[in-house]
Amino acid sequence: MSTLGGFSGRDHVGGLALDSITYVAGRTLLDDVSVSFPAGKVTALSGPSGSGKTTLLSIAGGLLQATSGTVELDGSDGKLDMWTGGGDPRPEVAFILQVYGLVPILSARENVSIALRARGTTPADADEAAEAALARFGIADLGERQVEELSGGQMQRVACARGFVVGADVLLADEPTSELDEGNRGVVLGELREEAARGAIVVVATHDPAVVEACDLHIALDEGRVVG
Ligand SMILES: Nc1ncnc2c1ncn2[C@@H]1O[C@H](COP(=O)(O)OP(=O)(O)OP(=O)(O)O)[C@@H](O)[C@H]1O
Repeated sequence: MSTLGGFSGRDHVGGLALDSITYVAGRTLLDDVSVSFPAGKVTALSGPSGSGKTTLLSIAGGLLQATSGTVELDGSDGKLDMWTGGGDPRPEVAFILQVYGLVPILSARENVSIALRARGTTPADADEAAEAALARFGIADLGERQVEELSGGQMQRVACARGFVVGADVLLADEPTSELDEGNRGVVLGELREEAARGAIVVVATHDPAVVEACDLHIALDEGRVVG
């Protein structure tokens, strides 16, 4: 049984290693990128707009297949290739997407709950966990509201709750604080640190120097290459 969220079946994860990743879509968007994201740490992935952060996170989590290179999750029972062949992320991975990816006509609670229901949790347990996850981000009172009625910052916190509720081994967060005030940014950063403290691999793509400062490790991208 996993010591993490229970969706991996692994005793522990060591890290996520990307080796010689190149991604070509018309032009080269990532060029020979080798990085590793260790468990138990929050790693910031920074870089100007268009530098390749979202593309790299998508490849790291198995949403996109690299043109060449490998992505492996290191666990107690060996290495796991992150590309499953379908473009679906593995259940070990939770994403917080830059564009949120919420279902507008569902409630905030339902949007969080479906992340667990999709992994086999019963509806009642998933709803209970969803309410607790919304509370972590100070929006317990918005659980019944349809997402299309929420503000941008409130939607972003629902997206965070959906990413965090899974208790995944790997949490990949794309600009998770871009719409938030300082107080709520601090809440999200605290929760990211909590996820790392329980042994998860946590990666945060960000433009925000304050977010970079709050992370344990920092990788900088520019024009599809690692520059720092
Ligand atoms: N499917 C695609 N086909 C062609 N080009 C793409 C595709 N997806 C992204 N790009 C381009 O790849 C580059 C990197 O995009 P990406 O979204 O990874 O950058 P980013 O660093 O996350 O940017 P931002 O900070 O603005 O979100 C950009 O120039 C973008 O226009």
